Amino acid sequence: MANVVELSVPKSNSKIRVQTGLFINNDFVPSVDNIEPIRVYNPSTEEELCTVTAASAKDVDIAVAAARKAFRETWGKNVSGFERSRLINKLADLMERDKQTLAELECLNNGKPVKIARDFDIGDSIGCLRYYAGWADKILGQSIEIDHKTKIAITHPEPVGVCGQIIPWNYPIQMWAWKVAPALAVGCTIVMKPSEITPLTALKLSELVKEAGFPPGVINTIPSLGSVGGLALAAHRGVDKVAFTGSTVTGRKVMEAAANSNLKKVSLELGGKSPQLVFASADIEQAANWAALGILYNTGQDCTAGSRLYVQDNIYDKFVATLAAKAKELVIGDGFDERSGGGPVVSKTQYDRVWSYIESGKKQGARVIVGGERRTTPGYWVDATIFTDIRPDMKIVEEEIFGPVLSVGKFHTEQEAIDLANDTTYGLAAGLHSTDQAQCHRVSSALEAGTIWINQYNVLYNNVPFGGKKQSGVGRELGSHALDEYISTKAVHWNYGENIEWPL
Ligand SMILES: NC(=O)C1=CN([C@@H]2O[C@H](COP(=O)(O)OP(=O)(O)OC[C@H]3O[C@@H](n4cnc5c(N)ncnc54)[C@H](O)[C@@H]3O)[C@@H](O)[C@H]2O)C=CC1
Ligand code: BAL
Repeated sequence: MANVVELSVPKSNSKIRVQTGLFINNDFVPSVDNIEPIRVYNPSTEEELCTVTAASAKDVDIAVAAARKAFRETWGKNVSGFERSRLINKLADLMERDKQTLAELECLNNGKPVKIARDFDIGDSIGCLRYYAGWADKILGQSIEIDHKTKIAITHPEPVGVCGQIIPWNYPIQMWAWKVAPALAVGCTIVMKPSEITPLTALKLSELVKEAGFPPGVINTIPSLGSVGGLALAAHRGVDKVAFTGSTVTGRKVMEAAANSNLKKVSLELGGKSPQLVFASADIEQAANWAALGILYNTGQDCTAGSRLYVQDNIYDKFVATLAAKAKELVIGDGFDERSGGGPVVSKTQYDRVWSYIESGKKQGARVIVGGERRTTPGYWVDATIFTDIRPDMKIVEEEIFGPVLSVGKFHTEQEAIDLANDTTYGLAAGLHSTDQAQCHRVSSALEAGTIWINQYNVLYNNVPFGGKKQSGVGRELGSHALDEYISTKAVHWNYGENIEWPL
């Protein structure tokens, strides 16, 4: 019997019960190896919340075997699209029922405010499950005419098989939904490795998976260190596909492990250093709102964070003053306080990392116009920080920070803006603010990124594909495109009338 913890919810008398074992074959089980459990912290207080069982490489083998058995016997081609749809919808209903608890748990473990987790992350995740539930009975093959009298070819979009899914800590529930929903819709089975920093909501969701009625082994959850369980999944010969969200450095390792093992199918959603361009014709108030949202949402811990902002020189002073005032308005604070619009960064490691960038920005000569000062209270707090007077060679301009830290520069011509925006190894997202329609078309076409936002930023929809160019990723999530990542198309060539002479 694996362990259970009861976590107190601040500012209420309630407790959240979480099973902390590995979820394999619809049961919470201990590890077969006696490896050190994972310590889980509350980033708002720095206090340890609990420990959870850490999967070893042998546990990964067991979870993969469970997923394989389910794929062969109860899921995969053994279950209709209607039934997959029904179960995914049921899971969405259970998430809807439990969204307050899930949001409180996400807040405890990740730090993000309860209201943001509930109304955005979880609301969107429920929508994601329902969107793919809608697809489950509409995954169609083709019949391809070869010769009307003798031959036809038929394509079958088959589920690729057992999927290893490795997710990060910045959106623990939402990244879970983005991965799980399309995989289930097409009939794949799953071994999910949540981040070792934020495993609690994936474990809680596993309880809902069982309650929804998914057969054992369809979704297995194995908290583990990346270098142990993550690597073991990426390198596993029994895994047919690995889907990863996280840093570009780790994504490269995942691809290498896939290539060096069984050449499994790989999709990678990686980092970014996304630009936002503000042209002279932009609505300054609105552009400043979106720019602030772009860098401050989720305390900047967002792969699409608009962390480089370039403003046309003739509106620069006015725009920067407006943006600075707006950045100061956001309350970064206790996630159980309804006034908070952002929480702490997720861990001590991230705290040190973000502050090292802020210090490097100061040292390299950029000017801090907002924030840049540490708090003295416990918790991994980083307030909105805006740098101006930047140069392209500064670390804060070149590297992904993953915190609420914005670098602001200026441009004179449209081409200069495009060149600055594209001057990065990343290509995840970019934003532009302009009321000149021809300019919107020209610039969005020239920007090298998988997602372009015009007069908005950081809004995603479950029916619109999402993914990166350049070193920001491979493959697409969301929309119908995500289904392709979990499908292996089989072509059946059928001869019902052509005879051949032999030898040729
Ligand atoms: N694109 C995104 O959404 C994310 C980007 N990042 C970036 O990465 C930086 C570092 O954060 P980390 O937590 O270290 O990211 P990471 O990329 O190492 O972690 C993401 C996931 O990968 C797993 N992992 C780690 N090493 C692995 C390996 N060798 N094989 C397979 N899986 C492995 C982790 O356990 C976690 O589940 C952040 O500061 C940020 O810049 C981090 C999280 C999400
Ligand atoms: N906001 C898109 C998902 C991510 O940051 O990983």
